[in-house]
Amino acid sequence: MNIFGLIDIPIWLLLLISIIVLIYLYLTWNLDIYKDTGIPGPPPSTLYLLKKMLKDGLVDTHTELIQTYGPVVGLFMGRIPTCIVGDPDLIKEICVKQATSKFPDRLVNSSVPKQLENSMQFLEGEHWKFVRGHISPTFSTGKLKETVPLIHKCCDTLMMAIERLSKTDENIDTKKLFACFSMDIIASISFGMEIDSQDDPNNKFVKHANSLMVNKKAVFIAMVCLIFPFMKKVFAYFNIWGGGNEALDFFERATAAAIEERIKGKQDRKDFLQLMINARKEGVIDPDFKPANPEEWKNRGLTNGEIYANSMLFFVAAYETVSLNLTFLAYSLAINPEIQDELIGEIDGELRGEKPTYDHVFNKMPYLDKVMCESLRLFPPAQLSTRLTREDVTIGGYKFKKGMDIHIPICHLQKNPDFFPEPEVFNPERFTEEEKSKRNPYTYIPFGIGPRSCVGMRLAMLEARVAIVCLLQKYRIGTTEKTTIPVEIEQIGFTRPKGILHLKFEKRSD
Ligand code: HEM
Repeated sequence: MNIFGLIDIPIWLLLLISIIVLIYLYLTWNLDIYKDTGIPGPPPSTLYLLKKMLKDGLVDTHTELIQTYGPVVGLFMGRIPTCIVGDPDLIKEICVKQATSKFPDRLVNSSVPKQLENSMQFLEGEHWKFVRGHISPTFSTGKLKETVPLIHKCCDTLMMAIERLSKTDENIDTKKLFACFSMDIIASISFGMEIDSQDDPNNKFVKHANSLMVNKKAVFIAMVCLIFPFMKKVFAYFNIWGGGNEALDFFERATAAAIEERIKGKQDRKDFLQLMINARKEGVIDPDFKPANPEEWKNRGLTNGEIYANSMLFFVAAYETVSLNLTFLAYSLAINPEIQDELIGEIDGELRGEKPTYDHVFNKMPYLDKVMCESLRLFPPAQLSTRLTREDVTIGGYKFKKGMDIHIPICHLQKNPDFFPEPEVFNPERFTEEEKSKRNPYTYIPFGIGPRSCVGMRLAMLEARVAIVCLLQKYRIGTTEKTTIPVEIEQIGFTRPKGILHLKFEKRSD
């Protein structure tokens, strides 16, 4: 192409230059969003935070930024304006006081497969409220008590696995051990399937489930979507997302078949699938039903699609979190034998060999409660929680603009020496009533906080408590020459041990 008769530029070059200019404009046009907001931060850049988090890890990045700029820091995750908020009083405002009006949802920043769109994690507004309202009662104390026999069954499988593994090698891959336990529980209480993933790793459920876990493909897709948010729709259109579609089909078919069996009354189990089926009323079962008037939401029950999506979500939300909680708890007890002895003393004194019940683990073992709280403080499985700003709002002198993503740095808060002196020390005595009353409660939020906090919190605590009590009734946990002390943690994603965490489980003779 000839421009003003001066230079001759080939069309392809002109197109290339135009594309580069357009991408540059797309990536930079909102970089001045923090102007006049009172929110400090490093010079605005699309890639700064992503690069820093990949290099230094999430928690160190949060800590460094908060130390440098103060409790509220404004940056960009790709093209998304992202504020890190590390002040407990502001967290209370965002997640609790102004949650419903200004920060009701999370930003979905990656492609979501169609089958999971109806899960609580991704739903927004009235639809989220409706689904959460139907599902929350399935986690009531009464309903949870009914799941205890199912948890005990999985604990029996866990004990058999420990017995078998300890015979050949004292070094047990603790993360794998508890991952299998967690998988068995979810299969049982969420999908109504009894499996033994310790002994049968080729089981279809186990194989498909593993292909859904966060992997490099998921991280890559999330990065692309953060830098080019419109790609979310492109990926969704072509059904490209972080996990395997074959696995989704498998779980969809399995849940649909189980629902049909239950409705025909062929099976009656005290599991979450049954509770969700029971929680739906007769009436409209149209998967696309989205009335304009919120009142109309009340006139229907959960659809099969909603039950399916949330069973899957329970799986994704519960599998790794619970297994990591147990892994780090076992590690903490192994390197603190005097704490383990005190816990064993409480367990033996209270249970005298009986199986633990819901009441035992929540109401009758104060030391167990303190140990569990401390393990979730030092090793919170989720390092971060997020909220999307729905409308402009000024809080504590900071102006949060519509569309800003708020990052609540759970791990940074719980390891902040201002709130928890000597944060790296495992000390259950931080959770006496007296110590708790001295602290701002918004400094300890392993399950998030407010209306969008973890719906499965009580179930997670029940599973982990029953499992550790059953385990310590039979075994003492110890370190071996292969145990890395202190444990190394992976930098990004969940709080996971780097590599294999070896521990030994010795049969108690006392
Ligand atoms: C130790 C185990 C667990 C930990 C540490 C954990 C932590 C969390 C955190 C930090 C959030 C975000 C909360 C927020 O944004 O304020 C969350 C959300 C959620 N969790 Fe958990 N979780 C655990 C186990 C479970 C289990 C067992 C289930 C269900 C079976 C579950 C289901 C969910 C769901 C559905 C959400 C989304 C809630 C919503 O958006 O309404 N979690 N969890």
